[in-house]
Amino acid sequence: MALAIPQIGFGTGTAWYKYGRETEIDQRLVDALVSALQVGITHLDGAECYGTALETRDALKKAKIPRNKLWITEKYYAGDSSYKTRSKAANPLEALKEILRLEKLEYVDLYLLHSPFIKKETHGFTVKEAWGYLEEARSLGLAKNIGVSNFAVSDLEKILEVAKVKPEVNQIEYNAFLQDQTPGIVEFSQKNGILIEAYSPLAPLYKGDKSIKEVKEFLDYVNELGKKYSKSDTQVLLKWVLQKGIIPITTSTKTERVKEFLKIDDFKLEPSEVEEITSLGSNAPIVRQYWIPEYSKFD
Ligand SMILES: NC(=O)C1=CN([C@@H]2O[C@H](COP(=O)(O)OP(=O)(O)OC[C@H]3O[C@@H](n4cnc5c(N)ncnc54)[C@H](OP(=O)(O)O)[C@@H]3O)[C@@H](O)[C@H]2O)C=CC1
Ligand SMILES: O=C1Nc2ccccc2C1=O
Repeated sequence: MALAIPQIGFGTGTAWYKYGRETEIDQRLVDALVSALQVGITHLDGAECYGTALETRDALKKAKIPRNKLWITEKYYAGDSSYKTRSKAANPLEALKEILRLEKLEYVDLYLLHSPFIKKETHGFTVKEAWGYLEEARSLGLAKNIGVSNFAVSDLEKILEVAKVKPEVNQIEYNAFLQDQTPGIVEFSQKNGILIEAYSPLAPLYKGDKSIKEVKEFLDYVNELGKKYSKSDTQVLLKWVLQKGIIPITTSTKTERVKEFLKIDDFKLEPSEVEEITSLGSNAPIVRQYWIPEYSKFD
């Protein structure tokens, strides 16, 4: 059955990231979340390592949206390829219990392993065993759905070997200037019925170097489509992601921009336009902002 994930996720990472300062409440984030929820956002993307659980708790309390109208994603902080930093919790199930306690929630809609960098020597369990903890969280009703993030094909293959419940989602860095975080990951995930979520979907707008001919050609084309449909560049790029069968996870400090995110149901790009964005985007230099030590070897 297809997942009923609301089509635009609002992230509490990146601009809002405050790991290490969890006890100080960032009122700007609480206000931004409340405004986003009030203008129609129903999908929040959080993670243990963002340190933003208390802001999420306060915003949910203030916005008073019925729980069954919301989609809340959280992630277990597995760490990076240095294996030097990770969740303080004993395992992903315990980490989720703590997130739920902090956010005053009974369950999350989606719980992800934030990365595949998990090994027995450092974590006390393998990545396959980590998946077992997510399956347990699901059977306890603490996570309605389970998935992964930043997983490459070989990481997914390990999970698929042992999974009683398959990952529903692989959340990866994805935009027109980075169409495969790791080789073949989008096609492999989609072929295996694993929904891709795209974080940093708008990177071409704020990271594209306009002095480069291919970037300018790309941005000019996006802008031309925007004029055709009376939409902003942001709306055109989010629509392109959605028409690729991918769920965009974005964020903003500005309510006006959040309203824009939500007004993309009233137009549709032609298949040839989707193709042209794909093609012009792949001519531009790769823009990769996250997991660089791990994955920049593919650029
Ligand atoms: N699983 C993972 O490893 C990762 C997950 N994530 C998740 O994804 C979420 C979104 O990631 P993020 O990279 O921020 O997503 P986006 O690429 O959508 O970037 C959002 C940012 O872009 C700015 N922006 C939007 N439109 C424009 C524009 N036209 N010109 C200039 N700037 C613009 C916004 O700024 P403004 O505030 O001014 O509107 C906002 O800060 C995170 O919060 C997190 O939840 C992110 C990274 C890694
Ligand atoms: O939002 C995020 N910001 C990050 C920075 C480094 C690694 C992961 C992330 C996120 O998930």
